[in-house]
Amino acid sequence: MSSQHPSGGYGGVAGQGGTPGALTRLSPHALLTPAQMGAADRAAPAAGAPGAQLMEAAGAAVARAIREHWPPMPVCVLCGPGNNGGDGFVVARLLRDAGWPVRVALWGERAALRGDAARAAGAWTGPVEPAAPACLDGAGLIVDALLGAGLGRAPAGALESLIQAVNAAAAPVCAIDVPTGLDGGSGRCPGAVVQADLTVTFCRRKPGHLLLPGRALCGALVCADIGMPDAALAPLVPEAHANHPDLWLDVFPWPRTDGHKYRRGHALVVGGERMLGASRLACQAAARIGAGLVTLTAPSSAWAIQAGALTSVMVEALPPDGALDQVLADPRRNALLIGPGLGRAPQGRRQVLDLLATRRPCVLDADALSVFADRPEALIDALHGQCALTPHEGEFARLFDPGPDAAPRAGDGAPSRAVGDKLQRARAAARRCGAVVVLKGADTVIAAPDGRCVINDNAPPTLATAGTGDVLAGCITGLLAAGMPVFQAACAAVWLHGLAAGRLGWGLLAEDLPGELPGALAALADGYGTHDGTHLWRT
Ligand SMILES: NC(=O)C1=CN([C@@H]2O[C@H](COP(=O)(O)OP(=O)(O)OC[C@H]3O[C@@H](n4cnc5c(N)ncnc54)[C@H](O)[C@@H]3O)[C@@H](O)[C@H]2O)[C@H](O)CC1
Ligand SMILES: [K+]
Repeated sequence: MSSQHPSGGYGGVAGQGGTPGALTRLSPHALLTPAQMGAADRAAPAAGAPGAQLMEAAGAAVARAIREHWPPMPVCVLCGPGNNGGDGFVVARLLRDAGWPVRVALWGERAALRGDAARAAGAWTGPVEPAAPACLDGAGLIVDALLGAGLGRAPAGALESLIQAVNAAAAPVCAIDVPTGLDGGSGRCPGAVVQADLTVTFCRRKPGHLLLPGRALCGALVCADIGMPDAALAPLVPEAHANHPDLWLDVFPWPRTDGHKYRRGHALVVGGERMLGASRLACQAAARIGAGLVTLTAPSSAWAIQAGALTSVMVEALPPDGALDQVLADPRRNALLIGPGLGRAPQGRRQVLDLLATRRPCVLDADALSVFADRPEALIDALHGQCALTPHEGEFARLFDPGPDAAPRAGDGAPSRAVGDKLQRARAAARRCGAVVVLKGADTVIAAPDGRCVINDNAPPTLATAGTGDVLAGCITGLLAAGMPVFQAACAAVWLHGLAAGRLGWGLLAEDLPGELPGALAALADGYGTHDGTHLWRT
């Protein structure tokens, strides 16, 4: 796909539908689901990496991470009935060979172990006792090798008691692959779950390592290369290359930062008469991230305040009826934002629909979404493929999950409720409305109507501060104005927003964020690779 943007500020991305066709190897930043990992495991032997070799490499990676994180101390390795347990036996052997005092406790029957796990258990020459809470007595470190990618249901009975004992123990915990009880695909926990201090996973991170609560349960995360052959991963490339913003920055067609201001587009922000600072924050962010020009519309009652508070952002008063005809007349105003400070008056609903009718790239945030809470269809049916919605969970639920009593929707048979984990809900909503959905949170998910979906993992807790959503909406709008396609603009903006916030540290105020964006952009380009004015490559 290559599109010469009206602002002229944009190169093209190889491949169809925005998918980077040039990528044939799985990016180191891509995520894999447990099912995809399992497929790679099954393909590995034919690609020259037998399971026993992968298990030895996995165990060695865990033992190495443990020795890097902790000094030698008594270790209790809790092994489960599958290959996660097999990894545990390898870890036990390697730590003992390094002189650590190691105790191995097996949850399940040794005779029931199969394949690589049975081989690894056979190579452990020390005693193996039945796993029970008492095994943890005296342990300075606990290794959780009970369940990994094979979690099938909520842990119950003795396993549940064991997990509770692990969490009650004073010793730190190193989890192998995923903390036992955590669903590596969704980040959810059907029941009891181990709280780890360190998690060592293999080959690629899984969505459950980034989505909450999973991310909070993993502790520090190490992703180890265990020598999975590219040939075993190659079939996963197209599907997997939708799962992480890093990847998109690898091949992003970055908007031009040189040339005439009109080459970098003109962002138009439709402000309201409430929370005047919200639309100002959005305008400042759009300007600092890359838009050549930014205009804010304001009701006449707020015009003087807004005009007095802004400098490089132009402020235009709207007529009393809030009509947008005049401010939309100039087609060079090529990226539109409505929502910050809009208010819930019915006029806002008409303004949203007027913006959407232009079919120009458009970001809908905050009140622009809430003003349709009682009639989501009116908004969903008016959206188009150049739109990005930026709901938080509450706004999302009002639009896409009207609750258990909602009448089934007519039409495409999409579920009336967006159900499932965060990835599934965001994807379903994007498919339903035909627009990009940025489902915000500490684990923001960005989903495109064609199924591409990424999880952002760099948002610091300080972003949970008033006004940061306005800044994000402005960031997306600024990148749209500069010519970036809507899905890439949403991914890049979310990533930069988190990067900027991380650079500001604690005590973050939303008004500090726009000023940090150029620094974040520079860090992104300088810290991550080369930037040739139209593309940014990550090393
Ligand atoms: N390339 C890689 O990532 C490698 C991963 N390895 C490790 O293999 C495990 C996955 O192993 P698997 O045998 O498929 O599953 P588990 O060991 O996680 O589970 C074992 C077994 O337990 C049963 N089970 C599931 N849920 C429950 C429950 N709630 N209660 C009771 N029993 C349950 C079920 O039958 C499972 O099959 C992966 O995590 C890595 O650690 C390879 O060692 C190296 C390559
Ligand atoms: K585990």
